[in-house]
Amino acid sequence: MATDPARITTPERTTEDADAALRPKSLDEFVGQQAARENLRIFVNAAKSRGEALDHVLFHGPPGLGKTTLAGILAREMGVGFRATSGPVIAKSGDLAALLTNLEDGDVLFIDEIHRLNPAVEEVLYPAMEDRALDLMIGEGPSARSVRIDLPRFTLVGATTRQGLLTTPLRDRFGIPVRLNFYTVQELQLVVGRAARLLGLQITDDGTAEIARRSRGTPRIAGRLLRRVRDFAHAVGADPIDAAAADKALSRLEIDNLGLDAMDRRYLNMIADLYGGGPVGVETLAAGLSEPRDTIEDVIEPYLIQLGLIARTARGRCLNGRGWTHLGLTPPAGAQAGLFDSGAASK
Ligand SMILES: Nc1ncnc2c1ncn2[C@@H]1O[C@H](COP(=O)(O)OP(=O)(O)OP(=O)(O)O)[C@@H](O)[C@H]1O
Ligand SMILES: [Mg+2]
Repeated sequence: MATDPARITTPERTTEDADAALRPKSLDEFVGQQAARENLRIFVNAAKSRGEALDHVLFHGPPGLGKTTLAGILAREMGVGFRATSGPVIAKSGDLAALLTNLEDGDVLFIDEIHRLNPAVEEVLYPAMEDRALDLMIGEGPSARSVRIDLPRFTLVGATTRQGLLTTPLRDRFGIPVRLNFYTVQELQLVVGRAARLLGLQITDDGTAEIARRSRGTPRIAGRLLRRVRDFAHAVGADPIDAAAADKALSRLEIDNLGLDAMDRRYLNMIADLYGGGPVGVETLAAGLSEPRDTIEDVIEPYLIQLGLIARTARGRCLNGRGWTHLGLTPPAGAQAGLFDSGAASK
């Protein structure tokens, strides 16, 4: 997905993200996602006590919430090897066959962006996941025959930003689907505090709170904002980093009090100014913003929906009352907007 690399609040990975350094290494160290974490612990313990490989796991949810991190943690908790690849990288079915036959007993094979596997490769995955076997064609033409090769026991861990893009046969072969949700501000405070410790930074509680509030519910963004705030604080000699220093830095980066950046506001303003609050189709918005539709749907919208600023409806996107207020505008009388506020109000 192509996203403006300059966008500091993009939840997608950028090259400067020191993800590896800040990655929690065990389920205990992993903050938040309590339900998912507790379930995974139960499944890991059960598999270990039976001496079996863990059932296949599918992580889905917006970028930067910890899918890759959890995949690594699962391998470590199971005490097995970890191999990582990604959907678009596996070009031919032979590539996948090579990966699978090289696994050791019990290994975790992690396939990121698994919704982008090519269909021929996906076919190889079905018997591999279900029967731990590989069906290979030997020879060509009338003399061709299929040979079945047994595979070591392994756990496939898949990650995707959109479960809806997975084919049904693939989705059905994951015994443990896990949805990751945006983090609460309290959870992100723990993430920021932990990252500050690892980076050797002094930061006050209200400093961590300020960064947590403006991190779009996403640990990756929290880590990135902390590093930017550190740079600003360093420049003005703010030590420890407090809320005022954090606020100053984040405001200079044009991140507002809800954690929205210039791109989010352009999106909201477009619906408000050009389409009277909607409904407006996602293709129209994508064209207007010069962003791919995927980026709008996977990266920009989920958090705006979570905040109750917009709603996705069958007829298009609508600005909710909260969306208008956040832009400092009054919803026009009779606007569609009000219709969709009931769900958001309970958040
Ligand atoms: N629960 C958590 N506690 C602390 N740090 C976390 C947590 N979850 C994620 N992080 C940090 O956030 C960053 C991004 O996490 P990760 O790479 O696992 O996200 P992802 O869901 O795989 O993203 P993508 O969809 O872009 O692949 C990492 O630096 C990781 O250390
Ligand atoms: Mg990842």
